[in-house]
Amino acid sequence: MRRIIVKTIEIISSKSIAHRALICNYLSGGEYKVIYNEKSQDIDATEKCLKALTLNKKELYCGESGSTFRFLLPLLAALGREGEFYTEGRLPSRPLSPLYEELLSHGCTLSPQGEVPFKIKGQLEGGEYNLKGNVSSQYVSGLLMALPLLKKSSTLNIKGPLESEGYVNLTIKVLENYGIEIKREKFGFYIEGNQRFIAPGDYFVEGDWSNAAFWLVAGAMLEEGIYCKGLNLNSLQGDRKIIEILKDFGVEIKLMTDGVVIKRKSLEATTIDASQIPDLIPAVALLASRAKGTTVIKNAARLRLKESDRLKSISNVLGILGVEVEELKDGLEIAGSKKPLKGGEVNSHGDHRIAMMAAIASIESAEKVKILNSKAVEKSYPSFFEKLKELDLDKNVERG
Ligand SMILES: O=C(O)C1=C[C@@H](OP(=O)(O)O)[C@@H](O)[C@H](O)C1
Ligand SMILES: C=C(OP(=O)(O)O)C(=O)O
Repeated sequence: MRRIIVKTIEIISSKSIAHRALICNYLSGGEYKVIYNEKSQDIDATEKCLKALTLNKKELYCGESGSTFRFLLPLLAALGREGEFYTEGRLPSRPLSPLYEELLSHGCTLSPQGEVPFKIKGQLEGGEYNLKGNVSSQYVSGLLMALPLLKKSSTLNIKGPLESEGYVNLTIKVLENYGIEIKREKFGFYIEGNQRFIAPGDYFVEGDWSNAAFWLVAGAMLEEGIYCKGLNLNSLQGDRKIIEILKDFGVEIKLMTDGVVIKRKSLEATTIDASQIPDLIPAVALLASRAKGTTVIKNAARLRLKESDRLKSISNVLGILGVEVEELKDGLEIAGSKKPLKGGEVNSHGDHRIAMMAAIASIESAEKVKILNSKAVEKSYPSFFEKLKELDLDKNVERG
């Protein structure tokens, strides 16, 4: 009998945790290191901005990293430092309100929204902050990292349900690792002023569940399966939810101590609420296209505010590959099929997660998938295509 060997992949470190740990480490004096196993463009942006701050420079280059920009903006304000943020691609047009208004009303002067460079000056003051819970959790995370530095204590009131809450939990956890206490209240959060960041030593960043999702979906298409190693099964990363989603589709999953093994099974359509897991949707939409029945992805309006309008770009790319997708105002309807996908020429729309979705789709396509602007993957996963090759899954992909 032929022995089937499971393909193994070592998952890269979490981008979300790395951003937070780098910022906390900087605030603790930078004596220790943050240790991660791959430097993406976004992590590089945060590192370079923090380096610029230590050198007393005010020009901060964020590239297209929303996290870098939205975390460092309130931080500069809390430190009372003047800054000029340089943002690229879609980032200048991604929203900043209501964080913008909160910074203005608490002591800062800011450039008009969308302007590059985006200038900030003034000293942020403690007090009462209000944010809507459904625009970006990055505003909440940014303020939670900045407000403990202020003299006066603050409250952060969240209006309406908090979406992407897993990311805020992650922020609170990393802050706790660096000696900062955030109190959860019914209304939101209470943040004591005058707190000090204390590094726990060198900080090891665990594996990235958001990026792992692409390999997990690949595994669900392969008879021999994939072993994704380097994942914390008890992680606070909200995108660990991919495991539950795969199970809902009927995928066979084996939990290991340091990751999961995943194998092909016949898939059934399901309904997915995207409000807490926006970054999983490109991978999940592809999986849905392989399932029997129609999958509905709901509460996904925020996907329009990422590196691309992800509801449009997913529909466009999967549509070219022969999937019946309906783009809704705040979601997607995806009619699954067992038939192989068509090949064809698709565009990443400058979006790393769309490029990765298209590359994984090629595993199930009859003809080659040519991906234009495939280097978009460098935003979060520079070694993605090398890994695809190592796994021998690159036969049907052409990069453009
Ligand atoms: O805090 C973070 O690390 C992130 C929060 C999420 O953004 P939103 O809260 O804006 O959905 C997510 O999409 C982004 O990729 C990373
Ligand atoms: C949206 C993303 O990141 P950011 O908001 O940090 O640019 C992402 O990684 O998909």
